Amino acid sequence: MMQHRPHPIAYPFVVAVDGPAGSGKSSVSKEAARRLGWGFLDTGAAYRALAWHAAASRVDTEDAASVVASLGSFDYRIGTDPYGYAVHVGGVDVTDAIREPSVTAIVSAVARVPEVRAHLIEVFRAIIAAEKREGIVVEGRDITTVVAPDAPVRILLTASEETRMARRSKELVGHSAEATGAQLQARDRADSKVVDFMNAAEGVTTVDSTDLDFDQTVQAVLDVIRDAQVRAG
Ligand SMILES: Nc1ncnc2c1ncn2[C@@H]1O[C@H](COP(=O)(O)OP(=O)(O)OP(=O)(O)O)[C@@H](O)[C@H]1O
Ligand SMILES: Nc1ccn([C@@H]2O[C@H](COP(=O)(O)O)[C@@H](O)[C@H]2O)c(=O)n1
Repeated sequence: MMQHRPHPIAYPFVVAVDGPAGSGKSSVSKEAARRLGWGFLDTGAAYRALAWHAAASRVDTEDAASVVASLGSFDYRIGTDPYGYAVHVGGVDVTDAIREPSVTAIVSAVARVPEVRAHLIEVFRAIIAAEKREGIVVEGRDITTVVAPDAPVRILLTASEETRMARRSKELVGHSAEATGAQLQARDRADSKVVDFMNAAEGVTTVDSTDLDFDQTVQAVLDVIRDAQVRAG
């Protein structure tokens, strides 16, 4: 009789990218994925979408138990096509809404709840495992250390606080540079109580974009990936 062996699960080549707010994780990772023809996963979008969902459901986001309860009705969808980035909650397109400063202001409170993190980490791992392209670039705060600590490429993308504040305030037209900078600092302070994304963990390569333009930063990330692929044969 023929023996049936289980098929090994074929995981994509995972590039894990972490870093502080405004360091370029999302824009640089998306562009790197486009150039490689790989998938792209923005994990911060899930925390933002949950914060949006909780606020839309009139949940007090400072109350951890209420936030955990809101996970029950959190129908979250995100694709990994770097050309078709869109975020949906319960069929509503929230791609732009989750970038509003009102959501940014409450997202850290939602992200610090352990049950929320445990739930979303499983969601991220399932999305990564389901990726059909050869590789996927996954960005966030704890990808190199918690979500995918075994990824063959792990990068800490950073830039000076001054540079990150300037880049973010250029993006947010109609908001004062002071308020935008203060929000970025406050968020990093709150988030770094939960995860260390300021210091590279062992085996993680730092890419500092303070003195690099956007294209040079994408190239620096692609160079780290190519070196790892060469080493892996
Ligand atoms: N090397 C660079 N030179 C100039 N601008 C850059 C560079 N890298 C990123 N940017 C710009 O900086 C801004 C912030 O980048 P992005 O939104 O990708 O950061 P992020 O790390 O994902 O931020 P957050 O964690 O707050 O979502 C964007 O406008 C992006 O185009
Ligand atoms: N892996 C992650 C990613 C994000 N967060 C939290 O979500 C917030 C929004 O992230 P952005 O990258 O979209 O700015 C961020 O401030 C963290 O609170 C996280 O905890 N872990």
